[in-house]
Amino acid sequence: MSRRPRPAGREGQPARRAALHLFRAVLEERRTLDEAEPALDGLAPADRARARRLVAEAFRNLTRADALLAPHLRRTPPPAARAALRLGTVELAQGGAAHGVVNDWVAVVAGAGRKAAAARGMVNAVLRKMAGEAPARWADLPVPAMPGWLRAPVVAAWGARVAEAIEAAHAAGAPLDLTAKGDPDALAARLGARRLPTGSLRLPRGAQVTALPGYAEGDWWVQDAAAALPARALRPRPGERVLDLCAAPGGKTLQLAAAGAEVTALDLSPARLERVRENLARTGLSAHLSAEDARAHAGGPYDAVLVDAPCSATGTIRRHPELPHIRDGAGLGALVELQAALIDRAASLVAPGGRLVYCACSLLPDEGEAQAAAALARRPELRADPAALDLPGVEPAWRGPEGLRLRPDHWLEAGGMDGFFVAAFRRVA
Ligand SMILES: C[S@@+](CC[C@H](N)C(=O)[O-])C[C@H]1O[C@@H](n2cnc3c(N)ncnc32)[C@H](O)[C@@H]1O
Repeated sequence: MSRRPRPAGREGQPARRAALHLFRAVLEERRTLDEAEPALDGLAPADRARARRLVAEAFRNLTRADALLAPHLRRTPPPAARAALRLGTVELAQGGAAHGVVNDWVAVVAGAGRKAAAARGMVNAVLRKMAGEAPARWADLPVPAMPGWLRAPVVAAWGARVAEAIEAAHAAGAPLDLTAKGDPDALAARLGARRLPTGSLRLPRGAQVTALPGYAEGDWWVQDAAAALPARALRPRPGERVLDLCAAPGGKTLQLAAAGAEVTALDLSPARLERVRENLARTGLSAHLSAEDARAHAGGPYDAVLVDAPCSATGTIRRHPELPHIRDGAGLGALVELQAALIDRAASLVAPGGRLVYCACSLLPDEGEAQAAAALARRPELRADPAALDLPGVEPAWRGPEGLRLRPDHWLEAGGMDGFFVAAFRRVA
């Protein structure tokens, strides 16, 4: 059966309507884009991708949009109208065709409830002004700053210049990094990807993952270049018993299994562990999976244990630009306690002489450097193992006394990397 054609000039509307819904679900319910993504169920794949892109760009540039909008708003508009103004302004600033963008957002607002509909004249007038102003002024607006609760510890650790460079990296977004199951050079040639010095492959931002050669065959998986380093630091060998304590969605489990280790992968969340199962199936790799609280795991001893701890995820803002708008630093103390408990459990599960790697995708030293230093002070059986962090492509400047500090402003000209901290230990008794 053929579908009814959409009225001419309205092909962006389903994506924009869904984007409005998703944007509000994230901002008003403080859910991440991934958590709120079911709001896009039922959309055609292209509309879905477009809606998600619109929302991500709006969060990445929200302070810029608000700076442009503020002089034109006498009072705060109803939530749906305000969301449309912010989304529309970012679209216009980034080169969206004025006529279509303005008309579509006005139509979306008209259908978004009584209060929003009453504001459609204002939305029309303001977006028309934005169409003239936003593209010309965009580049001169300040790069969005990290929220104070995150900026302060970053400045304290590395200074204001580094904080600004990290903010520039957040604003630039992230390329697509892949980890090869087999030979990275052969895969780089096949995909036309750049091979990074650490062994990850890099493609430009926006590449469609499932359409790339080798996806269905499981020849690679998506994994940021920084996120690929902790499993390498664990140096898994064929046949070794290796425990991945916080495994889902499984990027590091795949690396450990691809190295030939006998992997046990735990995660507290059965739903997230399903993602590990799917990823193993797609790549033809295997691991023993268990949905349980790692703090109660009673297996082992293991030759090597990886703790990729739950954390603030502040290292992933390039990919998750909504985080600064939905988090306020509350709950950090509980996360730091959980991380310490996971390290303690891991230390008791690793065999004497075995290896332990702790990592967190965080920019906060409390979840990284301080956590590693406290582990050494607390656990006499652990010793730092700095040699484990001597990995190909890792630059000396990234090394600190407590471990490897990876930041979004590293390799900035090549597209940056996620923020991560990685520490390696050996159990001596
Ligand atoms: C940073 S993510 C792990 C990412 C994963 N290692 C990867 O590379 O794809 C942290 C994971 O820890 C899990 N988690 C949180 N608390 C846990 C606990 N007490 N025991 C086991 N897993 C836990 C979360 O469900 C989440 O999937």
